[in-house]
Amino acid sequence: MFIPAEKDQIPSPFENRMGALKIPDGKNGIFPTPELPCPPTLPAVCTDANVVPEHTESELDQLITNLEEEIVALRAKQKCYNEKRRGLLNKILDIKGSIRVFCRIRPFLWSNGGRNEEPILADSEKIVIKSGGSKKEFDFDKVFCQNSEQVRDFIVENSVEDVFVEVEPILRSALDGYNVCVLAYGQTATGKTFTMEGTRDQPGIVPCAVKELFKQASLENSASITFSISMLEVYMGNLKDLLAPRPVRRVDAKGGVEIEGLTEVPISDFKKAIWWYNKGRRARATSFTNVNDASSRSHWITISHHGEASEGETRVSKLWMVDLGGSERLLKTGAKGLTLDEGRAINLSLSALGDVIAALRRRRSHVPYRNSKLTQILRDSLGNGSKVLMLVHISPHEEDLAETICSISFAKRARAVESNHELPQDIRRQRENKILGLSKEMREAKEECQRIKNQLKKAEFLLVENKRLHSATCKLAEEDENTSKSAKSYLKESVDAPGDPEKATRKKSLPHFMTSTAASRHRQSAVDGETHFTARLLRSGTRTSMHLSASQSLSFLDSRLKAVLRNRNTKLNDEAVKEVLNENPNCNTVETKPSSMPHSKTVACSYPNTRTTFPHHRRRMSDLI
Ligand SMILES: Nc1ncnc2c1ncn2[C@@H]1O[C@H](COP(=O)(O)OP(=O)(O)OP(=O)(O)O)[C@@H](O)[C@H]1O
Repeated sequence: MFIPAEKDQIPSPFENRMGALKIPDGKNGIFPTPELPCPPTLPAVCTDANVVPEHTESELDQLITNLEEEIVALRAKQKCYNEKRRGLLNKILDIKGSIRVFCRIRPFLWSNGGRNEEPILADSEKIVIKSGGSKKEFDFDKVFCQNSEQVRDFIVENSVEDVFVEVEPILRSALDGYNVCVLAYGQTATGKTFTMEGTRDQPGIVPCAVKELFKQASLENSASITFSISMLEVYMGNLKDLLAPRPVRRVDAKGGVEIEGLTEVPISDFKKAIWWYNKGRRARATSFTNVNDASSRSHWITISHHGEASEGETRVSKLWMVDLGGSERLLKTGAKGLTLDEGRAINLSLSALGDVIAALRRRRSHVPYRNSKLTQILRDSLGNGSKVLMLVHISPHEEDLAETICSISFAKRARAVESNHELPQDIRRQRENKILGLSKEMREAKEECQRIKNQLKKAEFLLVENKRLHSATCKLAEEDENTSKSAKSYLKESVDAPGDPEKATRKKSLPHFMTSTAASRHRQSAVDGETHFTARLLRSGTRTSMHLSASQSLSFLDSRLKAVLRNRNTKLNDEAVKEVLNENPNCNTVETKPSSMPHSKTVACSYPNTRTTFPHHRRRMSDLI
């Protein structure tokens, strides 16, 4: 790319009056392209209107070709680093385990009778439950204690774990083409909805994930990435499509969950995604239990990511975010009738999920997906290469201990098959070091991707600018050619006219080349001050009209085009005059009167910084008439 790497390399004619080159993002500086040295002959095209770069058509051609080549190379480099980062993340997640189980402890609620003795002690990866004089320990991949925050923005000083920061890497996998499932479960009123949805001030995983997906997709700089959203509610084994114009229940002929044909809405940005998400939320049903005023039923959101796998092939991956209804033992919640049945169904589903996870981990030939609606729906997000994140929610209250132990036991079963905590200390340490090394490499690859993205943006901007300038230059060259032809034939006729060339001139109407061009008309209407000056010149008669046509071209609004035109007109008109003089020996007899105009007149135009000088040859042309 023909962009100087250091400021002092910029050739002086391209510096503006402030002494600095302006770059497209508005900052003063230069584009950093250290690995591509700037050829001395072709300086960068400056996009500042006050700077007057002068390039020939072939130089511009060369610039465009080089920029196009550089864009192709940068894209290839970006793809390469993206793949590297993707591979590293996958390695990290594989070491950590593709099924991860986190535990979140809800803070004390005053509605639950305030604070009593705390039965649960939390560590970063462990909780200890004190019950009847005994202590039981449970390990997790991560424990979020009562004062944990939802997202980093809301972390106050000395605050502890941030939920979203731990969820984020697994979301990244969804963009990398893996199916991902984030599943919140636990007793009623333990904060599942709070974690998944959050509040206006403390957004939960769903809004943060959607935001992050769009952010990450924009970093990929790929137009081929698109997203769509579907939402459903599962109640008593029936599936309700929450985004259908009228929510519909979907049950197949055998009573199984009919997930095919679920409404899938394309979402182009975060705002649209949230609009649809809120629409789905409103269509959801909640019911009152003894424990929670607005107890929600199991609801599921899936964001499908459509990305390019290889040339022309589309890869679809799904991110499921599931908020399972309360999984408590049912007497306590006062659940009756349908609510009671639904509670039972959720517990059965969790148990079936445990069986599926165990079968997958032990690489059994038969995986019992069909045993529950939950595992049927999540089938494609639980198998090979998928990532699962389970968020167990527990209450801090002593009277909820039985429920808490029940929820934790299920989590223990899910992660028991392959747990880091059961490994010897030295192997664990080795794994941790490996993760640290990979994380560092991944961070570097990510930074490199960002750097390439910035370079690409600038190169693409320059390409558009250069193409624009190139087409304008071609257009002007064409106009110049026409003008030159007209000048030749007009001068020829004038010189051929016997005796009195002035008389011959008067007889003729204004020749074509003296009339204003589209560009000069545009300039004329835009520059009021010059219109004044032009009008004065017009009044002074045909002879001055020659000056007028020259000055009109010179004060063309775009200073870059003006520069090109100035060069070309100088060359062409000089050549035209010389050619005519050579062709017609009579022309030597033509009286070359000194013009009434001064030899050099400076015209102030609408740009305060730009003053244009009438070139000498124009007067010579007018003197010929
Ligand atoms: N981490 C937390 N910080 C502050 N408040 C919380 C937290 N977790 C839960 N709450 C509050 O506890 C109450 C119950 O939470 P929520 O409705 O999210 O529970 P739930 O598990 O989704 O219940 P259900 O299963 O009945 O739908 C809400 O008022 C919520 O604001």
